[in-house]
Amino acid sequence: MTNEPLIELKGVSKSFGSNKVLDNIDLTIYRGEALGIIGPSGTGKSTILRVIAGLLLPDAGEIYVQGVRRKGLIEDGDETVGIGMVFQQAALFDSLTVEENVGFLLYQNSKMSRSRIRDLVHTKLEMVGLPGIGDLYPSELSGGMRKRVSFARAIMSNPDNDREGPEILLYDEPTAGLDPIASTVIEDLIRHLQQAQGVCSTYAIVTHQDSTIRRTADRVIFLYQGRVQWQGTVSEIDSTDHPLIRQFMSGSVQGPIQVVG
Ligand SMILES: Nc1ncnc2c1ncn2[C@@H]1O[C@H](COP(=O)(O)OP(=O)(O)OP(=O)(O)O)[C@@H](O)[C@H]1O
Repeated sequence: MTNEPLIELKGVSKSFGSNKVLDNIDLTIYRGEALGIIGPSGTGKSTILRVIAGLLLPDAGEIYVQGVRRKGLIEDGDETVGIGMVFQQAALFDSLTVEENVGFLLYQNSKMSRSRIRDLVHTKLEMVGLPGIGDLYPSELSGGMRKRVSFARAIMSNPDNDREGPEILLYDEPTAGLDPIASTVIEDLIRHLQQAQGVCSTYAIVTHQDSTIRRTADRVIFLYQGRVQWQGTVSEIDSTDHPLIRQFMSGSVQGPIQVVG
C-alpha cells in the first residue's frame, strides 16, 4: 500500500426517502490498499460501494478520484481511473455463453473483431483459473465458477483505451453462499489479482464472512448507522475492545447493535 489517495469521500451522505443510509462519511482508499468494509445487514455497505463505483450519486459530499473531483456518474465517461465492480450476484446473462458474458461490453461498445475479443476473454478467463470454458453457459457452472466468471468480466477492459484493466476493483460479498473451500479459492484469487501486474492492485471488499475479512483485507472499516464507527488492521479486530466490533465478531444478540427483525 502507498500513502497516495486513489479515492476520497468527503462528507458523503445518501438517503433513500427518510432512511439516511450514509451520514457524512469521510473515507480514503489508498493506492495498493485492500480495504474491507464490514457492518450489520442493511447498514449501507453496498450503497457505499455503489457510490465509490460512480453508479449512485450521493445527496451531499464530494468524491475525488486521484485528486480530481468527480462530477457525475461513471457512465458520463470522464473517469481517470478504471473501476470494476463484482456484484453480490454473479449477474451473468443465462442466454449468453461465458465468452459472450465476459466480453459483453466490448461486443456491445467497440468495433473490435470477434477473434480479438475472444483472445482477450481467454486471457481474463486464464487469470481467474478457468481457461477453456468460454463456450459453456452459466447454467453449466457451479456457483463458485460463476463468481470467477464475474471477476473475469469485471477485469475486462478495452486495450485501445490504454488500460490493461481496472485499477480498483469493488467486490460486494464475493464469497456469499459459497462453501468454505470454494470461498478459499475466491479469496486466493482476489489476492492473486491484486498481485497480477497492471490489474486492480487496489480493492475494497464488502463481506460478512470471517475468513474473507481475515484473508482479503489489510485495513477494515466498520459501518453502522450511516457512519464509519471503527477502523483498524485485520489483527486489531481481535485485540480491540470496541463494543461494536466485539459484538459483531462474536455474533451476539446482546450489545449496542440493534437486532432488526
Ligand atoms: N435503491 C434503493 N431504494 C431504497 N432503499 C434502498 C435502496 N438501496 C438500498 N436501500 C436501503 O438502504 C439500506 C442499506 O442498504 P445496503 O444494501 O447498502 O446495505 P448492506 O449493508 O449492503 O446490507 P446487506 O449486508 O444486507 O447486503 C437498506 O435499508 C436498504 O433497504
